Amino acid sequence: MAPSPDITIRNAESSDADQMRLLTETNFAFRTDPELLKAEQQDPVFRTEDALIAVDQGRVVGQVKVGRQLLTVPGARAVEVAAISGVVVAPTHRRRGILRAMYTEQHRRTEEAGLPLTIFTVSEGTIYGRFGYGPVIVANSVTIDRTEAEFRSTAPDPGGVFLVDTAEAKDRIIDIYDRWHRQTIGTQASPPSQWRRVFADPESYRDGGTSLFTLLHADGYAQYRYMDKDDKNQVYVEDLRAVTPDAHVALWRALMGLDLIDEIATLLAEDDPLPYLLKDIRSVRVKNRHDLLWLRTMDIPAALTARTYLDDLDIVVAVDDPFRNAGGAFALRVRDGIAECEPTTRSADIELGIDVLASMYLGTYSPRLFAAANRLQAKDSGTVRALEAAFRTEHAAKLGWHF
Ligand SMILES: CC(=O)SCCNC(=O)CCNC(=O)[C@H](O)C(C)(C)COP(=O)(O)OP(=O)(O)OC[C@H]1O[C@@H](n2cnc3c(N)ncnc32)[C@H](O)[C@@H]1OP(=O)(O)O
Repeated sequence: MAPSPDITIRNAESSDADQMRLLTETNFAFRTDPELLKAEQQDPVFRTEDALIAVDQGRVVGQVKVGRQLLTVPGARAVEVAAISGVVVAPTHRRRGILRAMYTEQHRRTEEAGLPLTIFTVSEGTIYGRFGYGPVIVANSVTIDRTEAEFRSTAPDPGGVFLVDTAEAKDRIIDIYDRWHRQTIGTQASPPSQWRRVFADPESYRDGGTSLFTLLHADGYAQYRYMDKDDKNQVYVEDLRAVTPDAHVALWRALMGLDLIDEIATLLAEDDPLPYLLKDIRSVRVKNRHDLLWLRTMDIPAALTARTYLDDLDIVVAVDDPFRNAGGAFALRVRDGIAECEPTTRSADIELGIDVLASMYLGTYSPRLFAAANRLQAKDSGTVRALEAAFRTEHAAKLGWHF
C-alpha cells in the first residue's frame, strides 16, 4: 500500500544502486570508502535486488535493505531470520507514511517466506516499538584505566596468547568466531562478505586510529587499534571473542600488558566477568549503555518453539500485535526445556504487547520488569515468576556484528 498515489513501493533493481547509496550516505552522514565500495559491489552483505524501495518521479526516496541471517537463540539453536538494515526515508519525504508503507510490505513478505523472527540494529529507541520490535541485547561502553587496574591474586593466568599479523590470522579468527557464535545467544553467523569488510579495515572504520592489531589464543582473539583520545594513549578493542573462560582472561591479561597505554576502551556485555577479575570493580567505568539489537516475532508459535527454556511452563499468553494483526491467545507448554505452542480459545494468564514478548525472547529483559512497568499483565505474581524462571537464560545475549 503506497502512502500517496505519487509514491511507488517496489523491489530495487541493480540500476537503483547509485541512488540508494546517495540516500544512505545522506542520511547516515558519511561517504562510502571507494575500496570498500568495489568489494561491496562484488559481494554485498545486503543485495540491492533484495531491498524494497519507495520511488517518487523516478527518484529513490526510501529504502529497506533485507537479508537472511542465522541467529543463535536460547538452547544454542540456529534459526534463520530476516535481517533488516539501511532503513532510510529522504529528508525531503519524511512523516508521510513511507516507512510504514515499506514496512507493511516488507513484513508481509517475511511472513510469506515463513521466517519466524526479524532482527535489526536501530538508530533511535522510539520508532520501532509500534512495529512490534523490542530491544534484546544490551552492552556497555566502558573504559579501563590501564595504569591503575590490577588483576586479583585469584584471577587465572593461563597464558597462551600471541601477537599475530591480522591478515595471516584470518582463517583462525573466522573459525574462532564461528565456534563462539554457535554457543552464544543473540549472535549471527558472519558471512564471507562481512569478513571482507572487517579485514578490509578501511580508513573510514578507524576513527583516526591505526589499522587492526590482533592477539590470538587457541580459543579466542582480540582485534584492537591504537587511538589518541583526549591526549590519552588509548587501545580500542573492536572485537574480543573468547570461546572459553581461559581465553577470555588470557586475552585481557595480554591487553593489560600494553605498558605504554593509558586506557583501554571497548563494548562489554553485561555479564562479562572482567570487572570481577580485577581488584577494584570500578576500574571498569561504564560510559554508556546501548541497546544493540531489536527483534520481532513474525510467527509466535514458530518463534516460541524455536528456543529452549530453563523451567517447565503451562500458560496461556495473549499477545497484542496492532501492526501485523498476528497476535491472539497462545497456549505455551514447556517440558524439559522443549516448548509446544498453539493458538487457543482458553482465557489468558498473561497479556502483553508483541514488543514486550520480543524483549523477553533472548532472556535479556525479565517479565518482572515489564509487569512492574504495567506492560505485562498477569493473573497473579506466581505466573510472572514461572514465566521468569522459564524465559531466563544462563548467559546474556550478545551481538555478533553490527549491520
Ligand atoms: C534498521 C535501521 O536501519 S535503523 C535506521 C533508521 N533510519 C534513520 O534513522 C535515518 C534517518 N531517518 C529516516 O530516514 C526516517 O526519519 C525514518 C526511516 C526513521 C522514518 O521514516 P518516515 O517515512 O518519516 O516514517 P513514517 O512517516 O512512515 O512514520 C511511521 C511511524 O513512525 C513514527 N516515526 C517516524 N520517525 C520517527 C522518529 N524519528 N521518532 C519517533 N517516531 C517516529 C511516525 O510518527 C509514524 O508513527 P505512526 O504511523 O504510528 O503515526
